[in-house]
Amino acid sequence: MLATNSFKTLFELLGGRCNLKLDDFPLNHLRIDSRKVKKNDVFIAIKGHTVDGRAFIPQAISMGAVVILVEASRKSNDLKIDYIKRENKSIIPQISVFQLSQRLSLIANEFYYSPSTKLSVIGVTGTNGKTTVSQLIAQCLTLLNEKTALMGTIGNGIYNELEPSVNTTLSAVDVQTLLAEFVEKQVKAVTMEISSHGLAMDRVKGLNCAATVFTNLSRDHLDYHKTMSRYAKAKWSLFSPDEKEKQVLTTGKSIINYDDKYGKRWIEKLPQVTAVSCQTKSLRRLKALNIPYVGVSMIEYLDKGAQIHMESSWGNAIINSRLLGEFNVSNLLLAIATLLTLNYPFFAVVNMASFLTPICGRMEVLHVKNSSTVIVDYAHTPDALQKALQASRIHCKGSLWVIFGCGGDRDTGKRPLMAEIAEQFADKIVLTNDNPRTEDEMKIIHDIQQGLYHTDNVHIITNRVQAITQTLKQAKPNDVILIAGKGHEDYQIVGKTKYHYSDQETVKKLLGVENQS
Ligand SMILES: CC(=O)N[C@H]1[C@@H](OP(=O)(O)OP(=O)(O)OC[C@H]2O[C@@H](n3ccc(=O)[nH]c3=O)[C@H](O)[C@@H]2O)O[C@H](CO)[C@@H](O)[C@@H]1O[C@H](C)C(=O)N[C@@H](C)C(=O)N[C@H](CCC(=O)O)C(=O)O
Ligand SMILES: Nc1ncnc2c1ncn2[C@@H]1O[C@H](COP(=O)(O)OP(=O)(O)OP(=O)(O)O)[C@@H](O)[C@H]1O
Ligand SMILES: N[C@H](CCC[C@H](N)C(=O)O)C(=O)O
Ligand SMILES: [Mg+2]
Repeated sequence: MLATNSFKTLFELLGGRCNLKLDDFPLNHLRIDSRKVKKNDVFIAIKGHTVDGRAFIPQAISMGAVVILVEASRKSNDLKIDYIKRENKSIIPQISVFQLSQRLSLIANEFYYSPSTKLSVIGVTGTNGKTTVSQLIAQCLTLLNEKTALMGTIGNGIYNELEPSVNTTLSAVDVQTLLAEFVEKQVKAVTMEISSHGLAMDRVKGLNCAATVFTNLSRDHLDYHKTMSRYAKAKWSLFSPDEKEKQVLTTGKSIINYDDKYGKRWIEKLPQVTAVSCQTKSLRRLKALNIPYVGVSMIEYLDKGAQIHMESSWGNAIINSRLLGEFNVSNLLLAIATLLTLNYPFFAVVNMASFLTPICGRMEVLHVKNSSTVIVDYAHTPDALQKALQASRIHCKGSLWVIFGCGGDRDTGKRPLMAEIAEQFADKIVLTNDNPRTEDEMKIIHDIQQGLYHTDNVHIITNRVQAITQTLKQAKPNDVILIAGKGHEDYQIVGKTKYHYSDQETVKKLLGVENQS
């Protein structure tokens, strides 16, 4: 596939028309990170939030880059070519491209021959539940024997063969490179988490989606978006049919959570939409909406999941879900609704739904006889913490403990709000470190404490292993301990260093179990 790419085709897709002075030559991959450059690659040097990528041009050339793209300072410099002469007399063309960062996703899409048009891409956005919904869809499709890949927080790659990822949504270039790799590997469907950062930073502009899914919107990331309305606008840009607002090439059919206040509004504005609700009281409204819907007539919460009486435009079914909590009923229904909207057969989908297993680090229960029950969960927003605590309460006959902290260098405003939630929904609170990053750990704890009215049932143990160890020692067999915030993460970031650390491993060691989940 890539053998057909060359300097001339790249120049043309950038909009170049003139006769080039250079003979044509083959190109391999587009790269935005000099450390990943290989022979015959194109290095794209962009100015980032921390460093200027242009500083790495010499490194990229020494690693094998044969073309460089840089941001043009003004429109008149678009497609200006400078020639970098190397000691061995070879010449490397450096092309200036106007609005390079914004156009990068579209450029990469064309360079890789529009890979998303050859796949069924399902884009999932929302504050909480993206990983869960995209993993559930991928799990179900894999059970239905469709080769499926994933891109998201837990990793990227074919389902069950994920490579860890730094970001939830990859860079504009890496998204398209990976999609092209999936096409080569004959993948049929890709479920992809699309973060608000990904949307706001133009990482997905060149994407054709078969379906787009919205889970919910609540407070997070205001360090970046500043206001909820700007945050909502970023999310809406995945669905908007308006050419001026929209952030992807094709939105496809949208599957929207009707239980969310933003979702409810957006449903009215969308031409091709399926509405989803896990509130029994919404069922009549859903039917009256006159659009495809997936709802429920009854839910029974059980020790190991929930029995869901689902009603939908496609038919009714009873699903025995293995996932804990009301929010996971919502996630599961969104996954089912997406597959039904994409015309997968009703009986196959609802039958498989009962076999779907919990996602790593999301409401993951660890329990041994005569010890308290531990739940490891990734709740790191006020809404998620509330939902995870409410779900944990159902399984708690004694006291409900919560151990949590907040990530450093991230939205500070959510810290006291998470404390308020913890105080309202848990009996005992242990404040500890999440990923402090470059912030002072005690400053983060202090910010969290601002949301507490009482301090009697609150312990502060900054070392996370110690916090878990002490809590497990004190808790009684009927108690439940929710350890929130890190879920699947197998690291802790302190300063700029990433240390190996895992809540799951810590708990298993303390409980004396190796591979129980
Ligand atoms: C603030 C932010 O979002 N930064 C993202 C951005 O980095 P940047 O462009 O600013 O990079 P930079 O470090 O200044 O470097 C500039 C350029 O030099 C290049 N470089 C750098 C070093 C080198 O040796 N060689 C080299 O070529 C870099 O590849 C880059 O192209 O683009 C990078 C590539 O896409 C991202 O990895 C990086 O995410 C950082 C790590 C991050 O923490 N982002 C968070 C805020 C984020 O994006 N989170 C969201 C959502 C989370 C959620 O799910 O809730 C996500 O999608 O992950
Ligand atoms: N539908 C939901 N509504 C509210 N909270 C949820 C929902 N789904 C999951 N959660 C909570 O949010 C946590 C993170 O879930 P998940 O990883 O699926 O979300 P995400 O959107 O991918 O998060 P991130 O933005 O960090 O990647 C879960 O561990 C749970 O506590
Ligand atoms: N995707 C989320 C992950 C947060 C997880 C938490 N452990 C933290 O480090 O804050 C974010 O970037 O905000
Ligand atoms: Mg995620």
